[in-house]
Amino acid sequence: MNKVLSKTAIASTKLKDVKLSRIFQLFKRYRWLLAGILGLALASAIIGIGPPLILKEIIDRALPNADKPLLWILVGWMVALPLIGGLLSVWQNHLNNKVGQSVMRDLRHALFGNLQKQSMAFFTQSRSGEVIQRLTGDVQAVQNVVTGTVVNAITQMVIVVTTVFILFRLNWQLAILSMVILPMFVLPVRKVSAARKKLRLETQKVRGDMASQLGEIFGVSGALLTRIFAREKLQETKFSELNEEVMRLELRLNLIGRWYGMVIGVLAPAGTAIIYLYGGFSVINSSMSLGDIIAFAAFVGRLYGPIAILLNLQVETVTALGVFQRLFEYLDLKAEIIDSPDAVQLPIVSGRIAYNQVSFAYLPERYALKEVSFTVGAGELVAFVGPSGAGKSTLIGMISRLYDPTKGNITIDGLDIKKVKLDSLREQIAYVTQESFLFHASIRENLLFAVDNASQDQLEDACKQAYIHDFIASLPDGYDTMVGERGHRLSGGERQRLAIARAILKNPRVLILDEATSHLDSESEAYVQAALEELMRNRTTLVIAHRLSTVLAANKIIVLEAGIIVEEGNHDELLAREGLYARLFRTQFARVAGTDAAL
Ligand SMILES: Nc1ncnc2c1ncn2[C@@H]1O[C@H](COP(=O)(O)OP(=O)(O)OP(=O)(O)O)[C@@H](O)[C@H]1O
Repeated sequence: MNKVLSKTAIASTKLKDVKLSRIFQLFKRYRWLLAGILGLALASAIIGIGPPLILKEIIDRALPNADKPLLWILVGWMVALPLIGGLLSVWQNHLNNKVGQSVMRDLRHALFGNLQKQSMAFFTQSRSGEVIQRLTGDVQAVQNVVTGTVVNAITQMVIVVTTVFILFRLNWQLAILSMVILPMFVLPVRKVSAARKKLRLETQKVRGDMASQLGEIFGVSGALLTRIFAREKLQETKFSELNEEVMRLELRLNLIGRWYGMVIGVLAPAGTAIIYLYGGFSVINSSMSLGDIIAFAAFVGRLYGPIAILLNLQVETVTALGVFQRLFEYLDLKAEIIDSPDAVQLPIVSGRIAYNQVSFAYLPERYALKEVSFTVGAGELVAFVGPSGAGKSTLIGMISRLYDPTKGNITIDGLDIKKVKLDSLREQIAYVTQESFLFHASIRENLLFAVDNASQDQLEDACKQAYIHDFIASLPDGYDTMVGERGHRLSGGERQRLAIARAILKNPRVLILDEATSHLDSESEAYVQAALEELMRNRTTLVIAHRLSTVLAANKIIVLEAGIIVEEGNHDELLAREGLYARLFRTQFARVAGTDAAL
């Protein structure tokens, strides 16, 4: 199966079931903290045994014997024990939260790290809103389970075990009776958990869809398109559908939880009632003291409460498993474009590039490039031309390993690029795309994205070479001007020149350039052209050419059609051939010749 496909097939296949042990692994780092919490939980549980016993002592000893000092002491303990218990629980709660929040931070970090490693194939086939939703919304959705479950489960189990022990010590017959009702608590758990897990998974999926939709609608390009086509109503309808669906699913999820809560809520008093019935008869027959029965009933409450919590935790955990499936799916994504184990540092190159029999298929058997071979000398300019979809972008992107060849290899200064460290390769390459992307930040920050320790002088030099400095200097905030999302506060030509300045700042040995097809006015165009000439100077340049001046200046023009090199040579040679280049020249370059002539 094609590599690119295997990575994205995840979207359609069923998610793998998550094992609880995998979730426990997330807590492994915090085992000592968990042990501390367990200690505190034990202490709290032991303290919790006190009040019912004190009650029993008051009723059975202090009151019948009119023992006032004993009453004082017992009442004193009645106040002191909850106070100590309260202090311990604040501490325990804090540690609890610390573990939970740490696990969530680790999860987000691991997800982020793994997504960073993914190749472009992943990003072209996923929606950014969905990715963000998993990293934020999904992690948030497991918060309750992650922060509370492990410790809460331990605490409640300690309470259950200690209480069962005490119950049997007090009266073993009553103790057995109090457990008769327990199976009725447990029976619905499996069904409820499974139903809630399915619903939670559905909800998170719909939330992901909603996040993607919002990202598209309110991104600058989406907002523009919506307005141009006056499709606000349609967008609203589409949004409402998902919005309603989220509400419907959340309501169902909550309702199932409530029904279950109600069943438990009814069963617990029923259990206590049985105790009072049997115990009441025993008191009437004088086979038990009043204090015994009251203390026993109080302990039974301490049994049913934690059992209900434990079962609820089980339901919540299984519900969250659905969300964990989505998180682990991203954690398990294999990064395909990574350093090979024996990768070496790429030394500063002169910039000789060779493509050797390079083929590439995005989809099985649908080759975007077929056995492409060519060489570029150091410092040379090679222009690629060809009809739309011929494979030009695919071809030039491969030099910085946005995609790896399906067959064949690419070398730079004779070294196979798959055998050098990715960072050291990409450090020496700059890629100026058609649509110059800028972050929603200041001009300075956008420039520093290329080299984070560049000085103001270096920034200004680069901007002067890119013919954008005077414009920046004329802005009220100068280099601190915010460029707006994707740089939409700047004109197309200004964005391009800023992107060129960023590339100049990087000072790469190899330049990949996808010339913008958008026609700027002749003054802007002249500036962009001049900036590009500065950028290309003394570097090996691979350019998807749309300007006449570029093809004329190129050392070599490579003509691509349907992923195959059909012609190769300089402008005059290719024109004389009267082939594809000559045709393209007449339809494409001759059209823009007017613009170039303005230079
Ligand atoms: N991410 C992708 N997944 C699947 N197919 C793709 C992907 N990107 C491009 N293609 C296909 O690969 C082929 C080559 O695309 P490419 O973008 O390299 O062409 P191009 O020559 O740069 O086109 P243009 O001049 O229109 O930008 C096209 O048929 C395109 O549909």
